[in-house]
Amino acid sequence: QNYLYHVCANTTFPKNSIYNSSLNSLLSSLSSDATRNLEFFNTTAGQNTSDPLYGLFLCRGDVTADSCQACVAAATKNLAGKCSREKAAVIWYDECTVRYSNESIFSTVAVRPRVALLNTQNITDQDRFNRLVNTTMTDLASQASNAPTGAKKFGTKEVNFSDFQNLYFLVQCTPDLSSTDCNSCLQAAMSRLSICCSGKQGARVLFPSCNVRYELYPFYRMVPVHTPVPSPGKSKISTVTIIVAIVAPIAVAMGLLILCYCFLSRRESKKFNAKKASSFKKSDRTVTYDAANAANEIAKEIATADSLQYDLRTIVAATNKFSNANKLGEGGFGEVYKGTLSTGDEIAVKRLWRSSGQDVEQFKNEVVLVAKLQHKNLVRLLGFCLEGEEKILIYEYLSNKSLEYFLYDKKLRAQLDWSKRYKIFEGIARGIQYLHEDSQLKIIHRDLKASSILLDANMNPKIADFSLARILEADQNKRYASRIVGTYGYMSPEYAMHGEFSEKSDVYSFGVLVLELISGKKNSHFDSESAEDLSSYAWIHWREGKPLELLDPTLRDTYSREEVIRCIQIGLLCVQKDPADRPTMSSITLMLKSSSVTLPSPQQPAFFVRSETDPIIPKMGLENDHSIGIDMLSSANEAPLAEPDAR
Ligand SMILES: Nc1ncnc2c1ncn2[C@@H]1O[C@H](COP(=O)(O)OP(=O)(O)OP(=O)(O)O)[C@@H](O)[C@H]1O
Repeated sequence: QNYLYHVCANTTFPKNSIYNSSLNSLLSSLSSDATRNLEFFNTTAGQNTSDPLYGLFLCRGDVTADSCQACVAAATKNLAGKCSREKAAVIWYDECTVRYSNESIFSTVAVRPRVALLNTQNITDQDRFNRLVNTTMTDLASQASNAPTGAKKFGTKEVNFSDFQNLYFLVQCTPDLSSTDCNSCLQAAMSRLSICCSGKQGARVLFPSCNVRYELYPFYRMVPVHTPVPSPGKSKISTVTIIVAIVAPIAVAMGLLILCYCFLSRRESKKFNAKKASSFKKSDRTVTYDAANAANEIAKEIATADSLQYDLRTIVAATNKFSNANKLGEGGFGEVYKGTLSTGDEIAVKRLWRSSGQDVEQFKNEVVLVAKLQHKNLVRLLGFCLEGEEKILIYEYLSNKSLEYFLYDKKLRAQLDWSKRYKIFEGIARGIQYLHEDSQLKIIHRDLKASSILLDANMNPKIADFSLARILEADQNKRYASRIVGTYGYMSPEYAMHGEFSEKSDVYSFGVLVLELISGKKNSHFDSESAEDLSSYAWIHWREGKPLELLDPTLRDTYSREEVIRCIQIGLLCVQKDPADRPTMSSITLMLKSSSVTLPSPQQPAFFVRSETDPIIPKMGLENDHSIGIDMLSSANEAPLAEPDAR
């Protein structure tokens, strides 16, 4: 069964509550009803209670009863594990969708949460292609939605695009929708498709109530049934599908992509990118191009892995054969060296631990995606090198090391006056906001900490390692497994204890960073008689009306009292126990930018009370748990699943 993505709503119910038993019986009833040769089924559990749950499954219109049954069984099992305490959830597989909610979901259109998956390869002759996609989809949508309510609302079509290329289309609604609702759902999906995936060789948009898809290869069972056709998962035509978040919860990279690689020296492409950047500045369009636009334009140029590939000879020469003198340090993913290219450009070379088993194409595709993420507060990924056993990532070089380096050393810390620290808060917040809300891919860092904040020559912060979990997720090397999860001391309680991460887990880590930078103390090495950790310590002083006692003495008189208090408040807001109480990253940047924004009062932080029933899971317990899902989720502004129709 080909799992695609799932979204759990962020409203949870208590353990052993009535919901719990309703959810279990709902999921098992869905699973057993799939054995009755049904393609669609909806049911309710806990009708007699105050908290009923509504659930449904929908199998792809062409799949056999056996496949449908197997898909629903896998999906319900997976949901039970992934969203066991959420009031609403949806899970998408290639061959089925399963949903439940504490609000009635029958016969209503839900277009949130939504997920778009696309093949990154562009098609040639885009205009004609887009027109063909549009007209075929529109036809199919109206045919499928015209089926009477209750009947299968499903359609597929094969259309000739060129002498040697056929396009395959599929649309489907849940049959409980009226024709009008089905059609409007499909229209909405098609318009998302044109936003996310125009000109791409394959794409799909998945809504809870309907979905649309097209590919250059057959991905559905075609009639006559006896004709053997490759199943989508086994198609010889490899495609990589990546998830593009549009404005909603989004999904994970899938499939395989055809790419022909020539091993070219990366130097040329670097020069090319540099030239590109300056040519934007020089062009007639200068007036309208700001830095962000220029970066976007450059990002567009990074279409394939070729343009990012360095050859090993270049890297060996740049790092003086990986000499010790060039070694900057070593982390959980590999050794890092400083390198100087023959152009004089300085680079940081991360020589990853020997790979085990990750698909090369997938690695390259992830690198391409991540290299496109460009923001002045993110360490830029310049490229990669894959030769023989070597697996190397190349980054821009930051000369002032990491924030951790400054935090641990009293003398260096004293160099960080208040205005520098404030600038660092702002920069980190902007960088994370970009990852969460503004970039094309929505990324949750999952491992924000002082050592992942690097500083440039002007002490501007740049977030590092925001991509490693993504790039190395599929690598079986056990050394990575322990690093892909977060770092103790910075992990939010829901992540540390239940493996649940979201933007709000990054917000939590940001809060810890803020408190560390204000106090000059490391949370993980916190030593005080009055509190067990830094946030509790900060909270105690806050509650007692003595927040300034938290202050790092090396700050002396460089600070603005008002700003410090405001930042402590922001830090405390971020480390609150309930993720929903923590602010979003965009509101944090606003709070930092404008002193006129009123801040809410913080609640007691997460780890303030430790008891037998609320233990902190030690780091060791987490080290094997690197399969905690996908690192891209919704923008914080999006409606959670429980309120999909609210807007
Ligand atoms: N782009 C860069 N420019 C300059 N120095 C860097 C760069 N990237 C990493 N370093 C330095 O290289 C060293 C190793 O970094 P790396 O990111 O591998 O490990 P870490 O962050 O210390 O640990 P972990 O991987 O466990 O999080 C650190 O001292 C870091 O500051």
